[in-house]
Amino acid sequence: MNVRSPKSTPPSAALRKKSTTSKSTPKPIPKPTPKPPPKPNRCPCSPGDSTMQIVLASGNRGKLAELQSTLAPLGVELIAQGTLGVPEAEEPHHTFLENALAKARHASAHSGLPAIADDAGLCVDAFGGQPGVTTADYATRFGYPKSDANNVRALLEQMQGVEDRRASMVCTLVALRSATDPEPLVATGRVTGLITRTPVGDQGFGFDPVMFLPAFGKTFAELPTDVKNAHSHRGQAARTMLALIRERWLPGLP
Ligand SMILES: O=c1[nH]c(=O)c2ncn([C@@H]3O[C@H](COP(=O)(O)OP(=O)(O)OP(=O)(O)O)[C@@H](O)[C@H]3O)c2[nH]1
Ligand SMILES: [Mg+2]
Repeated sequence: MNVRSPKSTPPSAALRKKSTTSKSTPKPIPKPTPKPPPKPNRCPCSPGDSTMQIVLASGNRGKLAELQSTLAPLGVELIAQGTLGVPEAEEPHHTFLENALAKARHASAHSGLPAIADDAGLCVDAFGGQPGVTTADYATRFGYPKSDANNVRALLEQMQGVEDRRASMVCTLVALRSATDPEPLVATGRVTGLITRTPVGDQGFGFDPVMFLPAFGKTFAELPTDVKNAHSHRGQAARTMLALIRERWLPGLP
């Protein structure tokens, strides 16, 4: 709520005011400020709120930008967990689904808000689907510090001499109304491509410069963000999640 302290009138102004009144000039009648029409209640989770707020349970700036863009038509306020001081969650599980659920619970418990989490990863066919849920730390397995650039470097080194370059990027999104929500919303997306032999392109993040999409003849890192979003694993999952949230959390709204 905005509580404004009344402006204190400086003594000189107070004097001027007095002298004006003493001239018996008729005081203008102040116009009543029209009240804004009440906003529709958009949040079944906190009935008093007019605009639903959802915490995005991720510290990855690339993911946040893509999710905020694809989920924008929901008309809800999507707040990055970092802005609310939510610390990074543990991701100890063997599946994307369990890790996404853990991240969403964690962010919801810390913020008191509904949460959407994203667990993603690269599944390389020649490696039996690895690195999978451990994708973010891939480089550290080979002695490099954790970073996107080192992940790419480690992957290209590990794939030297590997002819089968097929790999998928997968994304699982989980949304919860509260940390104890018994009915999480779940959406998944998957895109298959070929791992290049050198990085190409400077858009996106993660493995985008080595994820070649035969349908485009380009890597994800060569595609503008809106084109990546329209075809990516995360874009697919986010559009499904958007529909689920509209249907289950915001019924009756356009
Ligand atoms: O080429 C890519 N295109 C993508 O679209 C993409 N999305 C995620 N990733 C990478 O896969 C791992 C996920 O790990 P992850 O789900 O644990 O995320 P994260 O740790 O970065 O953030 P958080 O959401 O957990 O806070 C991280 O290395 C990400 O960089 C991508 N790589
Ligand atoms: Mg992570």
